[in-house]
Amino acid sequence: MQQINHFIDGAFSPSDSGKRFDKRSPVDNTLIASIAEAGRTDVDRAVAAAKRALNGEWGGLTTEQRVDLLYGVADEITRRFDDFVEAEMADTGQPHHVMTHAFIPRGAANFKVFADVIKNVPAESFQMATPDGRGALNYALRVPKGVIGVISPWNAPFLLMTWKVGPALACGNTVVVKPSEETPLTTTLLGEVMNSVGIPKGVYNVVHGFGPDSAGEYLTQNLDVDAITFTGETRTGTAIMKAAAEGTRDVSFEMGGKNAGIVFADADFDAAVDGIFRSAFLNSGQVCLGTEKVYVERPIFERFVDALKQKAEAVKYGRPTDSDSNYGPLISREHQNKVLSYYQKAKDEGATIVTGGGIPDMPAELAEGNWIEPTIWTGLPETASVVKEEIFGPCCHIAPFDTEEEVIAKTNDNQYGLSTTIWTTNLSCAHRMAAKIDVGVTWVNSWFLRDLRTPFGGANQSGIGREGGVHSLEFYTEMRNVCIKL
Ligand SMILES: NC(=O)c1ccc[n+]([C@@H]2O[C@H](COP(=O)([O-])OP(=O)(O)OC[C@H]3O[C@@H](n4cnc5c(N)ncnc54)[C@H](O)[C@@H]3O)[C@@H](O)[C@H]2O)c1
Ligand SMILES: O=C/C=C/C=C(\O)C(=O)O
Repeated sequence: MQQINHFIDGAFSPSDSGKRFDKRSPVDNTLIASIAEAGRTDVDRAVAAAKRALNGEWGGLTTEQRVDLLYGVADEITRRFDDFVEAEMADTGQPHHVMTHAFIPRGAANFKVFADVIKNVPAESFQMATPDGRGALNYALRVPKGVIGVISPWNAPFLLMTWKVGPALACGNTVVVKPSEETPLTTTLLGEVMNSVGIPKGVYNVVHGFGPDSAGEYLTQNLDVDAITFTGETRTGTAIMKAAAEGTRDVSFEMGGKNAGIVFADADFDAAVDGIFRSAFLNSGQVCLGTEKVYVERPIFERFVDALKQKAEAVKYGRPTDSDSNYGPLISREHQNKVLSYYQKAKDEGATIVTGGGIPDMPAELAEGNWIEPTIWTGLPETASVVKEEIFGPCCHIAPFDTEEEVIAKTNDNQYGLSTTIWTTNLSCAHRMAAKIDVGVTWVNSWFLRDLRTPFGGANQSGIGREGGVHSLEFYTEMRNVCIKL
Protein backbone atom coordinates (compact mmCIF):
# COMPACT_ATOMS: atom_id res chain seq x y z
CA MET A 1 0.00 0.00 0.00
CA GLN A 2 1.30 3.47 -0.96
CA GLN A 3 2.55 5.76 1.82
CA ILE A 4 1.71 9.32 0.73
CA ASN A 5 3.50 12.11 2.58
CA HIS A 6 3.58 15.88 2.48
CA PHE A 7 5.91 17.60 0.01
CA ILE A 8 7.55 20.48 1.88
CA ASP A 9 10.70 22.42 0.96
CA GLY A 10 11.54 19.94 -1.80
CA ALA A 11 11.26 16.81 0.33
CA PHE A 12 8.57 14.26 1.21
CA SER A 13 7.88 14.05 4.93
CA PRO A 14 5.28 12.61 7.30
CA SER A 15 3.35 14.77 9.75
CA ASP A 16 5.09 15.91 12.93
CA SER A 17 2.33 14.11 14.84
CA GLY A 18 2.60 10.92 12.78
CA LYS A 19 -1.17 11.17 12.09
CA ARG A 20 -2.35 9.43 8.91
CA PHE A 21 -5.64 8.65 7.20
CA ASP A 22 -6.78 6.01 4.73
CA LYS A 23 -7.43 6.42 1.03
CA ARG A 24 -9.85 3.82 -0.37
CA SER A 25 -10.62 2.98 -4.00
CA PRO A 26 -13.99 4.31 -5.19
CA VAL A 27 -14.20 1.19 -7.40
CA ASP A 28 -14.24 -1.49 -4.69
CA ASN A 29 -13.51 0.33 -1.42
CA THR A 30 -10.19 -1.47 -0.93
CA LEU A 31 -7.47 0.37 0.98
CA ILE A 32 -4.99 1.78 -1.54
CA ALA A 33 -2.92 4.34 0.35
CA SER A 34 -2.05 5.76 3.76
CA ILE A 35 -1.93 9.56 3.73
CA ALA A 36 -0.10 11.81 6.18
CA GLU A 37 -2.54 14.20 7.88
CA ALA A 38 -0.97 17.63 8.40
CA GLY A 39 -1.19 19.37 11.73
CA ARG A 40 -0.79 23.10 12.12
CA THR A 41 2.98 22.78 12.56
CA ASP A 42 3.29 20.93 9.24
CA VAL A 43 1.25 23.58 7.44
CA ASP A 44 3.26 26.37 9.05
CA ARG A 45 6.47 24.62 7.97
CA ALA A 46 5.19 24.51 4.37
CA VAL A 47 4.20 28.18 4.40
CA ALA A 48 7.58 29.16 5.85
CA ALA A 49 9.35 27.18 3.09
CA ALA A 50 7.23 28.95 0.45
CA LYS A 51 8.08 32.32 1.96
CA ARG A 52 11.82 31.53 2.03
CA ALA A 53 11.68 30.46 -1.61
CA LEU A 54 10.13 33.79 -2.59
CA ASN A 55 13.16 35.56 -1.18
CA GLY A 56 15.63 32.96 -2.45
CA GLU A 57 16.69 31.68 -5.87
CA TRP A 58 13.10 31.59 -7.23
CA GLY A 59 12.49 35.23 -6.40
CA GLY A 60 15.66 36.23 -8.20
CA LEU A 61 14.88 34.47 -11.49
CA THR A 62 14.06 36.50 -14.60
CA THR A 63 10.69 35.94 -16.24
CA GLU A 64 12.46 34.08 -19.05
CA GLN A 65 14.21 31.74 -16.60
CA ARG A 66 10.91 31.06 -14.79
CA VAL A 67 9.11 30.44 -18.07
CA ASP A 68 11.77 27.95 -19.20
CA LEU A 69 11.35 26.02 -15.94
CA LEU A 70 7.56 25.93 -16.37
CA TYR A 71 7.87 24.61 -19.92
CA GLY A 72 10.13 21.99 -18.35
CA VAL A 73 7.39 21.08 -15.88
CA ALA A 74 4.91 20.71 -18.74
CA ASP A 75 7.34 18.51 -20.68
CA GLU A 76 7.99 16.29 -17.63
CA ILE A 77 4.26 15.91 -17.00
CA THR A 78 3.92 14.84 -20.63
CA ARG A 79 6.82 12.41 -20.29
CA ARG A 80 5.17 10.91 -17.19
CA PHE A 81 1.65 11.12 -18.66
CA ASP A 82 0.85 7.48 -17.93
CA ASP A 83 1.95 7.85 -14.28
CA PHE A 84 -0.50 10.72 -13.83
CA VAL A 85 -3.26 8.76 -15.58
CA GLU A 86 -2.64 5.77 -13.30
CA ALA A 87 -2.60 7.94 -10.17
CA GLU A 88 -5.79 9.81 -11.06
CA MET A 89 -7.62 6.58 -11.98
CA ALA A 90 -6.61 5.12 -8.61
CA ASP A 91 -7.82 8.26 -6.84
CA THR A 92 -11.15 8.68 -8.66
CA GLY A 93 -12.05 5.33 -10.21
CA GLN A 94 -12.97 7.11 -13.42
CA PRO A 95 -12.45 5.44 -16.83
CA HIS A 96 -9.10 5.51 -18.58
CA HIS A 97 -10.46 7.50 -21.55
CA VAL A 98 -11.84 10.22 -19.24
CA MET A 99 -8.33 10.66 -17.84
CA THR A 100 -6.48 10.50 -21.15
CA HIS A 101 -8.91 12.64 -23.15
CA ALA A 102 -10.50 15.06 -20.69
CA PHE A 103 -8.50 15.63 -17.54
CA ILE A 104 -4.79 14.71 -17.53
CA PRO A 105 -3.81 16.53 -20.78
CA ARG A 106 -4.79 19.77 -19.05
CA GLY A 107 -1.92 19.34 -16.58
CA ALA A 108 0.78 20.24 -19.10
CA ALA A 109 -1.54 22.70 -20.86
CA ASN A 110 -2.16 24.61 -17.64
CA PHE A 111 1.57 25.29 -17.25
CA LYS A 112 2.20 26.10 -20.92
CA VAL A 113 -0.64 28.58 -21.34
CA PHE A 114 0.47 30.70 -18.40
CA ALA A 115 4.15 30.51 -19.31
CA ASP A 116 3.05 31.93 -22.68
CA VAL A 117 0.93 34.62 -21.02
CA ILE A 118 3.56 35.91 -18.61
CA LYS A 119 6.21 35.90 -21.37
CA ASN A 120 4.09 38.10 -23.63
CA VAL A 121 2.08 40.35 -21.33
CA PRO A 122 2.90 44.01 -22.12
CA ALA A 123 3.90 46.55 -19.48
CA GLU A 124 1.71 49.63 -19.00
CA SER A 125 2.93 53.25 -19.03
CA PHE A 126 1.41 56.73 -19.32
CA GLN A 127 3.06 60.04 -20.15
CA MET A 128 1.42 62.97 -18.38
CA ALA A 129 1.56 66.75 -18.73
CA THR A 130 2.65 68.84 -15.75
CA PRO A 131 2.18 72.59 -15.04
CA ASP A 132 5.90 73.25 -15.58
CA GLY A 133 5.61 71.74 -19.07
CA ARG A 134 8.29 69.13 -18.43
CA GLY A 135 5.84 66.30 -17.95
CA ALA A 136 6.06 63.01 -16.06
CA LEU A 137 6.28 59.35 -16.98
CA ASN A 138 4.21 56.65 -15.27
CA TYR A 139 4.89 52.95 -15.62
CA ALA A 140 3.45 49.93 -13.82
CA LEU A 141 5.53 47.09 -12.40
CA ARG A 142 3.85 43.70 -12.19
CA VAL A 143 5.04 41.77 -9.14
CA PRO A 144 4.02 38.41 -7.58
CA LYS A 145 1.54 38.48 -4.71
CA GLY A 146 3.67 36.15 -2.58
CA VAL A 147 2.66 32.83 -0.99
CA ILE A 148 -0.56 31.50 -2.54
CA GLY A 149 -2.72 29.01 -0.64
CA VAL A 150 -4.25 26.58 -3.15
CA ILE A 151 -7.21 24.46 -2.00
CA SER A 152 -8.54 22.04 -4.59
CA PRO A 153 -11.44 19.56 -4.92
CA TRP A 154 -11.65 15.84 -5.77
CA ASN A 155 -13.62 15.76 -8.99
CA ALA A 156 -10.86 16.67 -11.47
CA PRO A 157 -7.98 16.94 -9.03
CA PHE A 158 -4.99 17.30 -11.37
CA LEU A 159 -6.73 19.63 -13.85
CA LEU A 160 -8.13 21.88 -11.14
CA MET A 161 -4.96 22.03 -9.04
CA THR A 162 -2.67 22.82 -12.00
CA TRP A 163 -5.22 25.40 -13.22
CA LYS A 164 -4.13 27.34 -10.13
CA VAL A 165 -0.50 26.33 -9.66
CA GLY A 166 0.35 27.10 -13.32
CA PRO A 167 -0.50 30.81 -13.22
CA ALA A 168 0.66 31.19 -9.63
CA LEU A 169 4.19 30.02 -10.48
CA ALA A 170 4.21 31.77 -13.88
CA CYS A 171 3.64 35.05 -12.03
CA GLY A 172 6.54 34.36 -9.66
CA ASN A 173 4.57 33.29 -6.59
CA THR A 174 5.16 30.22 -4.46
CA VAL A 175 2.39 27.85 -3.42
CA VAL A 176 1.18 25.61 -0.64
CA VAL A 177 -1.39 23.20 -2.06
CA LYS A 178 -3.99 21.36 0.01
CA PRO A 179 -5.59 18.79 -2.29
CA SER A 180 -8.84 17.09 -1.39
CA GLU A 181 -8.52 14.32 1.19
CA GLU A 182 -10.27 12.12 -1.37
CA THR A 183 -7.65 12.58 -4.10
CA PRO A 184 -4.07 13.11 -2.89
CA LEU A 185 -2.10 11.18 -5.52
CA THR A 186 -1.51 13.41 -8.56
CA THR A 187 -0.84 16.53 -6.50
CA THR A 188 1.82 14.54 -4.63
CA LEU A 189 3.28 13.10 -7.84
CA LEU A 190 3.74 16.65 -9.16
CA GLY A 191 6.28 17.16 -6.36
CA GLU A 192 8.52 14.57 -8.01
CA VAL A 193 8.20 16.49 -11.28
CA MET A 194 9.13 19.78 -9.61
CA ASN A 195 12.30 18.28 -8.19
CA SER A 196 13.31 16.56 -11.42
CA VAL A 197 12.84 19.77 -13.43
CA GLY A 198 14.85 21.83 -10.94
CA ILE A 199 12.13 24.05 -9.54
CA PRO A 200 13.82 25.46 -6.40
CA LYS A 201 12.75 23.82 -3.16
CA GLY A 202 9.92 25.57 -1.34
CA VAL A 203 8.29 26.89 -4.53
CA TYR A 204 5.76 24.04 -4.67
CA ASN A 205 4.59 22.52 -1.39
CA VAL A 206 1.80 20.01 -0.67
CA VAL A 207 0.11 19.35 2.66
CA HIS A 208 -2.54 16.67 3.06
CA GLY A 209 -5.56 16.62 5.31
CA PHE A 210 -9.15 17.68 5.63
CA GLY A 211 -10.91 21.02 5.78
CA PRO A 212 -12.25 22.25 9.13
CA ASP A 213 -9.86 21.77 12.09
CA SER A 214 -7.33 20.30 9.69
CA ALA A 215 -4.85 21.25 6.97
CA GLY A 216 -7.30 23.29 4.91
CA GLU A 217 -8.33 25.53 7.76
CA TYR A 218 -4.76 25.79 9.12
CA LEU A 219 -3.60 26.97 5.70
CA THR A 220 -6.24 29.70 5.45
CA GLN A 221 -5.46 30.82 9.01
CA ASN A 222 -1.72 31.24 8.40
CA LEU A 223 -1.24 34.99 7.89
CA ASP A 224 1.93 34.43 5.85
CA VAL A 225 -0.38 33.14 3.09
CA ASP A 226 -0.87 36.25 0.96
CA ALA A 227 -3.88 35.09 -1.09
CA ILE A 228 -6.12 32.01 -1.33
CA THR A 229 -7.45 30.34 -4.45
CA PHE A 230 -10.13 27.71 -3.88
CA THR A 231 -12.31 25.40 -5.89
CA GLY A 232 -15.07 23.54 -4.16
CA GLU A 233 -18.51 23.86 -2.63
CA THR A 234 -20.00 27.29 -2.19
CA ARG A 235 -20.49 26.81 1.55
CA THR A 236 -16.80 25.95 1.90
CA GLY A 237 -15.96 29.13 0.04
CA THR A 238 -17.91 31.09 2.61
CA ALA A 239 -15.84 29.57 5.42
CA ILE A 240 -12.59 30.26 3.57
CA MET A 241 -13.61 33.84 2.85
CA LYS A 242 -14.19 34.42 6.55
CA ALA A 243 -10.69 33.11 7.29
CA ALA A 244 -9.22 35.25 4.49
CA ALA A 245 -10.75 38.35 6.02
CA GLU A 246 -8.17 38.04 8.81
CA GLY A 247 -5.18 39.81 7.30
CA THR A 248 -7.33 41.10 4.41
CA ARG A 249 -6.17 38.41 1.98
CA ASP A 250 -7.52 38.24 -1.58
CA VAL A 251 -9.52 35.21 -2.73
CA SER A 252 -10.28 33.58 -6.07
CA PHE A 253 -13.19 31.09 -5.92
CA GLU A 254 -14.54 28.52 -8.38
CA MET A 255 -17.60 27.02 -6.72
CA GLY A 256 -20.87 25.15 -7.21
CA GLY A 257 -23.31 25.30 -10.07
CA LYS A 258 -26.78 24.20 -11.18
CA ASN A 259 -26.25 24.36 -14.89
CA ALA A 260 -28.92 24.17 -17.60
CA GLY A 261 -28.81 22.43 -20.95
CA ILE A 262 -31.19 24.03 -23.48
CA VAL A 263 -32.18 22.15 -26.64
CA PHE A 264 -34.18 23.88 -29.37
CA ALA A 265 -36.28 21.93 -31.89
CA ASP A 266 -33.99 23.16 -34.68
CA ALA A 267 -30.87 21.66 -33.07
CA ASP A 268 -28.78 18.94 -34.67
CA PHE A 269 -30.68 16.26 -32.75
CA ASP A 270 -27.97 13.59 -32.48
CA ALA A 271 -25.33 16.19 -31.58
CA ALA A 272 -27.60 17.61 -28.90
CA VAL A 273 -28.30 14.18 -27.41
CA ASP A 274 -24.57 13.38 -27.37
CA GLY A 275 -23.72 16.79 -25.92
CA ILE A 276 -26.29 16.69 -23.16
CA PHE A 277 -25.37 13.06 -22.37
CA ARG A 278 -21.69 14.06 -21.93
CA SER A 279 -22.58 17.13 -19.89
CA ALA A 280 -24.87 15.16 -17.57
CA PHE A 281 -22.93 11.93 -17.13
CA LEU A 282 -19.19 12.53 -17.79
CA ASN A 283 -17.13 11.66 -14.71
CA SER A 284 -20.34 10.15 -13.26
CA GLY A 285 -21.85 13.65 -13.18
CA GLN A 286 -19.10 14.93 -10.89
CA VAL A 287 -18.30 18.01 -12.96
CA CYS A 288 -19.12 21.50 -11.71
CA LEU A 289 -19.93 22.54 -15.29
CA GLY A 290 -22.24 19.54 -15.70
CA THR A 291 -25.90 19.71 -16.69
CA GLU A 292 -28.45 18.76 -14.02
CA LYS A 293 -31.49 20.47 -15.56
CA VAL A 294 -32.38 20.11 -19.22
CA TYR A 295 -34.97 22.14 -21.09
CA VAL A 296 -36.14 20.79 -24.48
CA GLU A 297 -38.39 22.66 -26.88
CA ARG A 298 -41.79 20.92 -26.74
CA PRO A 299 -42.01 19.53 -30.31
CA ILE A 300 -38.99 17.25 -29.71
CA PHE A 301 -39.38 16.71 -25.96
CA GLU A 302 -40.60 13.09 -25.93
CA ARG A 303 -38.17 12.04 -28.67
CA PHE A 304 -35.27 13.68 -26.83
CA VAL A 305 -36.13 12.08 -23.46
CA ASP A 306 -36.24 8.65 -25.08
CA ALA A 307 -32.94 9.17 -26.90
CA LEU A 308 -31.15 10.31 -23.71
CA LYS A 309 -32.70 7.38 -21.80
CA GLN A 310 -31.26 4.93 -24.31
CA LYS A 311 -27.75 6.38 -23.98
CA ALA A 312 -27.93 6.43 -20.18
CA GLU A 313 -29.01 2.78 -20.11
CA ALA A 314 -26.12 1.79 -22.37
CA VAL A 315 -23.29 2.84 -20.01
CA LYS A 316 -20.75 0.16 -19.14
CA TYR A 317 -19.82 0.06 -15.46
CA GLY A 318 -16.36 -1.25 -14.63
CA ARG A 319 -12.83 -0.70 -13.47
CA PRO A 320 -11.02 2.27 -15.08
CA THR A 321 -8.86 0.02 -17.22
CA ASP A 322 -11.58 -2.46 -18.24
CA SER A 323 -11.54 -2.23 -22.03
CA ASP A 324 -15.29 -1.66 -22.35
CA SER A 325 -15.81 0.42 -19.21
CA ASN A 326 -17.03 3.96 -19.87
CA TYR A 327 -18.64 4.79 -16.55
CA GLY A 328 -17.09 4.93 -13.08
CA PRO A 329 -18.23 5.16 -9.45
CA LEU A 330 -18.76 8.22 -7.27
CA ILE A 331 -15.77 9.40 -5.25
CA SER A 332 -16.88 8.19 -1.85
CA ARG A 333 -19.58 6.36 0.10
CA GLU A 334 -20.51 9.71 1.66
CA HIS A 335 -21.05 11.30 -1.75
CA GLN A 336 -22.93 8.23 -2.97
CA ASN A 337 -25.31 8.59 -0.02
CA LYS A 338 -25.73 12.31 -0.75
CA VAL A 339 -26.68 11.64 -4.38
CA LEU A 340 -28.96 8.74 -3.36
CA SER A 341 -30.73 11.11 -0.94
CA TYR A 342 -31.59 13.30 -3.93
CA TYR A 343 -32.81 10.24 -5.81
CA GLN A 344 -35.18 9.63 -2.89
CA LYS A 345 -36.24 13.30 -2.80
CA ALA A 346 -37.15 13.11 -6.48
CA LYS A 347 -39.32 10.06 -5.79
CA ASP A 348 -40.93 11.76 -2.78
CA GLU A 349 -41.66 14.86 -4.86
CA GLY A 350 -43.45 12.77 -7.47
CA ALA A 351 -40.93 12.65 -10.31
CA THR A 352 -41.40 10.36 -13.27
CA ILE A 353 -38.25 8.22 -13.16
CA VAL A 354 -37.39 7.78 -16.82
CA THR A 355 -34.38 5.63 -15.98
CA GLY A 356 -32.11 4.84 -13.03
CA GLY A 357 -32.83 6.00 -9.50
CA GLY A 358 -30.73 3.52 -7.56
CA ILE A 359 -27.62 1.35 -7.31
CA PRO A 360 -26.79 -1.02 -10.17
CA ASP A 361 -26.24 -4.74 -9.67
CA MET A 362 -22.46 -5.10 -9.74
CA PRO A 363 -20.25 -8.20 -9.83
CA ALA A 364 -19.15 -9.34 -6.38
CA GLU A 365 -15.62 -7.93 -6.67
CA LEU A 366 -17.02 -4.43 -7.34
CA ALA A 367 -20.08 -4.56 -5.10
CA GLU A 368 -18.38 -2.49 -2.37
CA GLY A 369 -17.66 0.39 -4.78
CA ASN A 370 -19.63 3.66 -4.79
CA TRP A 371 -21.69 2.74 -7.86
CA ILE A 372 -24.87 4.56 -8.83
CA GLU A 373 -27.21 4.50 -11.80
CA PRO A 374 -27.32 7.38 -14.26
CA THR A 375 -30.77 8.83 -13.67
CA ILE A 376 -33.25 10.93 -15.63
CA TRP A 377 -36.41 12.50 -14.23
CA THR A 378 -39.33 14.39 -15.76
CA GLY A 379 -42.55 15.82 -14.43
CA LEU A 380 -41.28 17.95 -11.54
CA PRO A 381 -41.95 21.65 -10.96
CA GLU A 382 -39.11 24.21 -11.04
CA THR A 383 -39.37 24.37 -7.23
CA ALA A 384 -38.35 20.71 -6.77
CA SER A 385 -35.12 20.06 -4.85
CA VAL A 386 -33.47 18.20 -7.73
CA VAL A 387 -34.22 21.14 -10.04
CA LYS A 388 -32.94 23.82 -7.64
CA GLU A 389 -30.03 22.30 -5.70
CA GLU A 390 -26.61 21.13 -6.90
CA ILE A 391 -26.47 17.32 -6.65
CA PHE A 392 -23.08 16.73 -8.29
CA GLY A 393 -24.08 13.29 -9.56
CA PRO A 394 -25.13 11.46 -12.76
CA CYS A 395 -28.67 12.77 -12.94
CA CYS A 396 -30.77 15.38 -14.66
CA HIS A 397 -34.35 16.60 -14.81
CA ILE A 398 -35.80 17.25 -18.26
CA ALA A 399 -38.68 19.67 -18.84
CA PRO A 400 -40.31 21.01 -22.03
CA PHE A 401 -40.36 24.72 -22.91
CA ASP A 402 -42.17 26.82 -25.48
CA THR A 403 -40.46 30.23 -25.66
CA GLU A 404 -36.99 31.77 -25.29
CA GLU A 405 -38.26 34.05 -22.53
CA GLU A 406 -39.61 31.08 -20.55
CA VAL A 407 -36.43 29.03 -20.75
CA ILE A 408 -34.17 32.00 -19.93
CA ALA A 409 -36.22 32.71 -16.80
CA LYS A 410 -36.06 29.05 -15.71
CA THR A 411 -32.31 28.83 -16.45
CA ASN A 412 -31.54 31.93 -14.40
CA ASP A 413 -33.80 30.97 -11.52
CA ASN A 414 -31.15 29.69 -9.07
CA GLN A 415 -28.45 30.92 -6.69
CA TYR A 416 -25.62 29.90 -8.97
CA GLY A 417 -24.28 31.14 -12.30
CA LEU A 418 -21.56 28.85 -13.59
CA SER A 419 -22.33 27.55 -17.10
CA THR A 420 -24.97 26.72 -19.72
CA THR A 421 -24.98 24.64 -22.89
CA ILE A 422 -27.34 25.67 -25.70
CA TRP A 423 -28.11 23.52 -28.74
CA THR A 424 -29.63 25.28 -31.78
CA THR A 425 -28.80 25.87 -35.44
CA ASN A 426 -30.30 29.36 -35.18
CA LEU A 427 -27.23 31.36 -34.14
CA SER A 428 -29.19 34.61 -33.83
CA CYS A 429 -31.18 32.85 -31.11
CA ALA A 430 -27.95 31.53 -29.56
CA HIS A 431 -26.42 35.00 -29.34
CA ARG A 432 -29.66 36.43 -27.89
CA MET A 433 -29.84 33.68 -25.29
CA ALA A 434 -26.17 33.86 -24.28
CA ALA A 435 -26.48 37.59 -23.65
CA LYS A 436 -29.36 37.05 -21.23
CA ILE A 437 -28.25 33.97 -19.28
CA ASP A 438 -26.49 34.94 -16.04
CA VAL A 439 -23.52 32.55 -16.03
CA GLY A 440 -19.74 32.72 -16.38
CA VAL A 441 -19.55 30.56 -19.52
CA THR A 442 -22.11 29.64 -22.18
CA TRP A 443 -21.36 26.92 -24.73
CA VAL A 444 -23.32 26.81 -27.99
CA ASN A 445 -23.50 23.46 -29.80
CA SER A 446 -20.67 22.32 -27.51
CA TRP A 447 -19.83 21.66 -23.87
CA PHE A 448 -16.60 21.86 -21.86
CA LEU A 449 -14.75 23.12 -24.95
CA ARG A 450 -12.01 25.17 -23.37
CA ASP A 451 -9.76 27.94 -24.71
CA LEU A 452 -7.50 28.56 -21.71
CA ARG A 453 -6.98 32.20 -22.68
CA THR A 454 -10.64 33.05 -22.00
CA PRO A 455 -12.04 34.37 -18.70
CA PHE A 456 -13.32 31.36 -16.71
CA GLY A 457 -15.37 31.58 -13.55
CA GLY A 458 -18.81 31.77 -12.04
CA ALA A 459 -21.37 34.47 -11.36
CA ASN A 460 -23.43 34.78 -8.17
CA GLN A 461 -22.78 31.86 -5.76
CA SER A 462 -20.62 30.07 -8.34
CA GLY A 463 -17.46 32.03 -7.78
CA ILE A 464 -15.40 35.15 -7.25
CA GLY A 465 -13.04 36.35 -9.96
CA ARG A 466 -12.04 34.99 -13.34
CA GLU A 467 -9.05 32.79 -14.15
CA GLY A 468 -7.68 32.08 -17.60
CA GLY A 469 -5.21 33.83 -19.90
CA VAL A 470 -4.39 37.37 -18.84
CA HIS A 471 -7.37 37.33 -16.47
CA SER A 472 -5.38 35.18 -14.03
CA LEU A 473 -2.83 37.98 -13.69
CA GLU A 474 -5.41 40.04 -11.84
CA PHE A 475 -5.33 37.60 -8.93
CA TYR A 476 -1.76 36.27 -9.04
CA THR A 477 0.07 39.61 -9.31
CA GLU A 478 0.07 43.07 -7.79
CA MET A 479 0.65 46.22 -9.86
CA ARG A 480 2.96 48.98 -8.57
CA ASN A 481 2.82 52.35 -10.34
CA VAL A 482 6.00 54.43 -10.62
CA CYS A 483 5.68 58.13 -11.51
CA ILE A 484 8.86 59.95 -12.59
CA LYS A 485 8.91 63.74 -12.88
CA LEU A 486 10.86 64.63 -16.03
N1 LIG B 1 -16.52 26.09 -10.25
C1 LIG B 1 -15.63 25.15 -10.51
O1 LIG B 1 -14.75 25.31 -11.40
C2 LIG B 1 -15.66 23.88 -9.71
C3 LIG B 1 -14.82 22.84 -10.11
C4 LIG B 1 -14.87 21.63 -9.40
C5 LIG B 1 -15.70 21.47 -8.30
N2 LIG B 1 -16.49 22.51 -7.93
C6 LIG B 1 -17.39 22.34 -6.81
O2 LIG B 1 -16.73 21.61 -5.75
C7 LIG B 1 -17.68 20.79 -5.07
C8 LIG B 1 -17.17 19.35 -5.01
O3 LIG B 1 -15.84 19.34 -4.56
P1 LIG B 1 -15.51 19.04 -3.01
O4 LIG B 1 -16.54 18.13 -2.44
O5 LIG B 1 -14.07 18.68 -2.90
O6 LIG B 1 -15.72 20.47 -2.34
P2 LIG B 1 -15.43 20.84 -0.82
O7 LIG B 1 -15.77 22.25 -0.70
O8 LIG B 1 -16.03 19.86 0.11
O9 LIG B 1 -13.83 20.67 -0.66
C9 LIG B 1 -12.95 21.34 -1.52
C10 LIG B 1 -11.62 21.50 -0.82
O10 LIG B 1 -11.79 22.38 0.28
C11 LIG B 1 -11.25 21.81 1.47
N3 LIG B 1 -12.00 22.36 2.60
C12 LIG B 1 -13.21 21.98 3.06
N4 LIG B 1 -13.60 22.76 4.09
C13 LIG B 1 -12.59 23.68 4.28
C14 LIG B 1 -12.37 24.77 5.20
N5 LIG B 1 -13.26 25.09 6.13
N6 LIG B 1 -11.21 25.48 5.10
C15 LIG B 1 -10.29 25.16 4.16
N7 LIG B 1 -10.42 24.14 3.28
C16 LIG B 1 -11.57 23.42 3.33
C17 LIG B 1 -11.43 20.32 1.24
O11 LIG B 1 -10.59 19.58 2.08
C18 LIG B 1 -11.06 20.20 -0.23
O12 LIG B 1 -9.66 20.17 -0.38
C19 LIG B 1 -18.97 20.91 -5.84
O13 LIG B 1 -19.80 21.85 -5.20
C20 LIG B 1 -18.54 21.46 -7.19
O14 LIG B 1 -19.55 22.22 -7.82
C21 LIG B 1 -16.50 23.71 -8.61
O1 LIG C 1 -15.63 20.26 -12.42
C1 LIG C 1 -15.32 21.38 -12.81
C2 LIG C 1 -14.44 21.65 -13.88
C3 LIG C 1 -13.82 22.84 -13.97
C4 LIG C 1 -13.02 23.08 -15.12
C5 LIG C 1 -12.09 24.08 -15.16
O2 LIG C 1 -11.80 24.82 -14.09
C6 LIG C 1 -11.35 24.37 -16.39
O3 LIG C 1 -11.66 23.79 -17.46
O4 LIG C 1 -10.40 25.19 -16.30
